[in-house]
Formats: sequence, C-alpha cells, structure tokens
Amino acid sequence: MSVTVRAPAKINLHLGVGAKREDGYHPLDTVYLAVSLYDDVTVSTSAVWSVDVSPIGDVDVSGVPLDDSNIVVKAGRLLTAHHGIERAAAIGISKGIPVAGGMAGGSADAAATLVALDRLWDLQTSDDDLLAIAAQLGSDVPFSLLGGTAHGTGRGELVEQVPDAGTWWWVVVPNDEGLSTSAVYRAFDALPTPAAVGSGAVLAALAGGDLDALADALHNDLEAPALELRPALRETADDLVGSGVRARLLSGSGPTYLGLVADQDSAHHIREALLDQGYERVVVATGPVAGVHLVDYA
Ligand SMILES: C[C@](O)(CO)[C@H](O)COP(=O)(O)OP(=O)(O)OC[C@H]1O[C@@H](n2ccc(N)nc2=O)[C@H](O)[C@@H]1O
Ligand SMILES: Nc1ncnc2c1ncn2[C@@H]1O[C@H](COP(=O)(O)OP(=O)(O)OP(=O)(O)O)[C@@H](O)[C@H]1O
Repeated sequence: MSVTVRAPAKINLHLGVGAKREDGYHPLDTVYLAVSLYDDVTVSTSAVWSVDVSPIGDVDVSGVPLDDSNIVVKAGRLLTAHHGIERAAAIGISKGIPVAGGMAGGSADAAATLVALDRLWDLQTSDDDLLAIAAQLGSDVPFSLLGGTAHGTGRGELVEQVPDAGTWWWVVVPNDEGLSTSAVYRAFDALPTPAAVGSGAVLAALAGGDLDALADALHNDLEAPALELRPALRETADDLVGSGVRARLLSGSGPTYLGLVADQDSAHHIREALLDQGYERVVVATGPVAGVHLVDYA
C-alpha cells in the first residue's frame, strides 16, 4: 500500500526579522503565501527508512540528501516516536520546488511526509499534534501543513490564516546555486539591525485584493544580507524590474527572485522575455493554494 501527498512551496510577502533571540533563532513578523510549485511525497511501509528523489521538469535535485539527514526521515522518526511505535517507510520525493531556493522545499516534504505516514498507518494524529511535530522539524514546516495565506510569528512556526481576497501571479526566477538559510541569518546579524517595518500594509493589501497596494508593500529583511552574500543576485533583481513586473521580491532567504504581475497572461509574457534574455529557468506560479493534501492512495 502507498500514499501520495502533495505540498506547495511558500513565499514570504512580508519578512520582518528582529534581533537574534537567546536560543539563536530570530523573531519574525511574516506573511506566508503558498504558491503553485509542488513536491509530491509517496510513502510505503518498509523494513528500513529510505529516500529516493526524482525531479519534476528540470529541477536540480543533486543537493538533496538520500540518507537519514533528509528531513523526511526526521519527520517519520518524530511521528513514530510521538505514537510510541517502531515502523519505517520507503519515501519517494518528486521535486518541483527549487532546492535551497528559499521556497521551503524541504519543509514541504516534511509536512507531506507527516500527513502521508499518518494516513498510511491510520494513526489519526490530531491537527494540533501535527502542528507541534511540524514546529520541531523547522520554522517553516507548520505553514507548509496549513497553506493558503497566513501570518507567522515566533520564529515563524506560529501560524494563523489571514483574509486574502486576491489571486496573485508570480514570475519565479530560481538560481543555479542555493543559499544556506543559516548563513543568510548570520549575514543579517553582521549588518546593522534594520528599522522594524510591520506586516500591516501587506495584510491590508491582501484583505482588499489590491494589487498596487501589495506591490508597494512587499518587504524582505533578508534581501540585504542575501545580496551581501551573493552580490550577483542584484542583476536578477534589476532584470526583473526591467522586465515590467509590478514589484520584485526575494523569496525568503533566497536566492530565488520573484516578480509580482497583474495576471496569468503577463506572467507568461514576462517569462518568455526573461528566457529570451538568457535566463535558463523561469517558472510561472500563482497563490494562494492549499497546504498539504492527499493525491493518491493505492
Ligand atoms: C527564511 C525562512 O524561510 C522564512 O520563512 C525561515 O525563517 C527559515 O525557516 P526554516 O528553513 O524552516 O528554518 P529552520 O530549519 O527552523 O532553521 C534553519 C536555520 O535558520 C536560522 N533561523 C531560522 C528561523 C528563524 N526564525 N531564525 C533563524 O535564525 C537558524 O540559524 C536555524 O539554524
Ligand atoms: N527533502 C529535502 N529537500 C530538499 N533539501 C533537503 C531535504 N532534506 C534535507 N535537505 C537539505 O536542506 C537544505 C535546504 O533545502 P530546502 O530546499 O528546504 O531549502 P529552502 O527552500 O531554502 O528552505 P527554507 O525556505 O525553508 O529556508 C538542502 O540544501 C539540503 O541539504
């Protein structure tokens, strides 16, 4: 028997970062949006834990570990420990989310694994317990479970759905070389702490479905440290602006850049123009989309 669960990528429409806490994490005021790039995770019972990864399209999966360090194995072990059972599974990941791209691909896989194993073994884990286990796996994992549009606080793990009247279209420009999330936070610490900008303007734009207001309000405190680590990214940011997007945004800790556009047609138009300009991979995505959901049970 096998179970397949799909999980979306996320972007942060607002990412406000405060000074490092005593536990090493940073307090966040963030607004998450789940977008239509997906990983599919298929689980089946096995004597030992194993991981297999295959790309969707031309996603580069070479950076994904196939041993116990893969976050999906950690997810499986936490779930079995929570229920006091000893079981293992073979886990297959079909990856459509850029690796180390700041779009929470590993977090999506972890969230999908929790839900897939819960169903495979009929564990009936409560939503609150799933969210608590997700938070132990990583700051972005609870949002991957939830999907949609949400306000995130704490270190990002406390999530609450927010009103979103829009359907937002994005041109997504992944980068060949990933960026380490912890390295970007360290670079943030080395820079002067930015003046706090609240998430209120983004939340109001979403509630009103107001594209111009959202374009004005997009904000990411990790953009400056990511550019410090990878100055060449400035060119992508400038090219996006030159391509006619309504606003550009670094996705989470980067290096993926996003352009907000008015509708699906403009997204495809701008994608073509960027490909003509020499960009190898440009993807169109929309959001909000659902969080983890079952797609196959065989
Ligand atoms: C950049 C974001 O994607 C924005 O949503 C997240 O903050 C990162 O979330 P994540 O990848 O799930 O992060 P975790 O696995 O919890 O932590 C990875 C590393 O990022 C840093 N980290 C993460 C979250 C946070 N609020 N403060 C941090 O300083 C820590 O150095 C940590 O060791
Ligand atoms: N299932 C997985 N998928 C991708 N990377 C994984 C996975 N498990 C472990 N990793 C490791 O985690 C690192 C970060 O991968 P991931 O794709 O989650 O980054 P990210 O999207 O930038 O994360 P975030 O946006 O949550 O900060 C990878 O470089 C890889 O070494």
